Amino acid sequence: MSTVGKAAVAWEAGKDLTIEDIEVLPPRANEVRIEIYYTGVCHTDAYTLSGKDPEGAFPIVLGHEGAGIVESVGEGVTSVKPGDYVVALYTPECKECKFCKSGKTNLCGKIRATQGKGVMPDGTSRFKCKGKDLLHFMGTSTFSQYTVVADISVVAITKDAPMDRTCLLGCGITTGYGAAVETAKVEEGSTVAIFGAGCVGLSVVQGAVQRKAGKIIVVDLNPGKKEWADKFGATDFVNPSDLKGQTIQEKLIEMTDGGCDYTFDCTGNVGVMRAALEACHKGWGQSIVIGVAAAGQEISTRPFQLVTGRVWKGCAFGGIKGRTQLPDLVADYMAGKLKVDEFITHRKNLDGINDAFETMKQGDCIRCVVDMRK
Ligand SMILES: NC(=O)c1ccc[n+]([C@@H]2O[C@H](COP(=O)([O-])OP(=O)(O)OC[C@H]3O[C@@H](n4cnc5c(N)ncnc54)[C@H](O)[C@@H]3O)[C@@H](O)[C@H]2O)c1
Ligand SMILES: N[C@@H](CCC(=O)N[C@@H](CSCO)C(=O)NCC(=O)O)C(=O)O
Ligand SMILES: [Zn+2]
Ligand SMILES: [Zn+2]
Repeated sequence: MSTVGKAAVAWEAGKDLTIEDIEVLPPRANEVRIEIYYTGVCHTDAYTLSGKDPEGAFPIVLGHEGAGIVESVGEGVTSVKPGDYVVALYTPECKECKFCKSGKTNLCGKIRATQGKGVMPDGTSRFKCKGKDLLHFMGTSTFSQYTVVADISVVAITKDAPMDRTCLLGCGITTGYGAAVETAKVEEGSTVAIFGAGCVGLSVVQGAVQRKAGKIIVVDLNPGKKEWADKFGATDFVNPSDLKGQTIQEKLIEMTDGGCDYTFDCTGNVGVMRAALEACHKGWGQSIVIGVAAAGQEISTRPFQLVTGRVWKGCAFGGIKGRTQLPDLVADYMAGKLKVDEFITHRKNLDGINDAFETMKQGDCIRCVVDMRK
């Protein structure tokens, strides 16, 4: 049976979302209908809403950082059942495709093509409003009280974990933490620089601290981020605007006796990506691109930077395999080993979701969590 719930609908690029009653069709084979309780708002939602995402199409139900309870499942679903507490996964894990079996990546190829087109794996939508089909987003669409996802795009977690916090493990925190511990595999004593101290960058800091990095340098243009960097365990903070006659890469090379072992772009700015690569140590330094740059933007550097051993790489969702690894991250959170609560600076109700987007643009917002049931 279809169900009706409220959703924040993006009808057009660059316009506010509007709260609508939408019809959410029942899950088909290998699909799961989730009642979303809480969702974070991520910069990638704003990026797609802005119209700059080449994959963005409208009307659409955005949102990809959500937690909720399974309401019903379609035929053939065995991995979750009604009543399970879950986190939606924009990076699915089928465990059987070439990508999943490679042991080299967390990217799964099974439903990527349809996910990018905003439809379910059978090519159709489960959302209807005012006689129109609405598109799905990143295989999750968490800005809806009810959403339908593929069964490979959801993971059950312990019912003891508070969903108003675990929702953030659906993107920002896992992305940064995973980039440090899973993708870069930062080693004890190593030197790390993180460009951009938002939710993602501070999560990289958290991962670097967990890996016992020796020097953890946060680079941010916002002086207010020094306090945040300190709170998460960074050892140094540099504001590029304070540098006189020196580039940020020169400053970092000076601070680290020749360059960093690992650098991370958590800004989405292609100029920063270049600086991050060039701040790496000759011979082995690795720079991890995490930030999402707008369509048409390209990165560049002298190829000599790579010839002399620096490595440029990137990751989505931190390189974390959601169905396999997220329950362990939740366990770490519950055991007090992973910070999550500390990232929440703002809360809104569903009818205030446009304020959440505005809040996110302000320098004092790390993450805003939206209560989908109010
Ligand atoms: N690859 C992935 O899987 C993935 C997942 C989540 C988010 N993202 C992307 O990661 C990026 C960061 O996300 P966030 O939520 O932490 O963003 P945020 O806006 O909260 O944080 C970005 C920080 O970068 C700083 N900054 C901006 N320009 C800078 C510059 N030139 N030099 C130094 N600092 C600068 C800002 O002051 C801010 O503190 C976004 O582009 C987002 O879309 C990627
Ligand atoms: N659709 C955009 C790309 C956006 C992008 O890079 N998304 C990241 C996650 S950002 C989460 O906040 C991602 O998962 N990328 C891998 C993938 O999409 O398969 C564009 O086309 O530019
Ligand atoms: Zn995100
Ligand atoms: Zn797969």
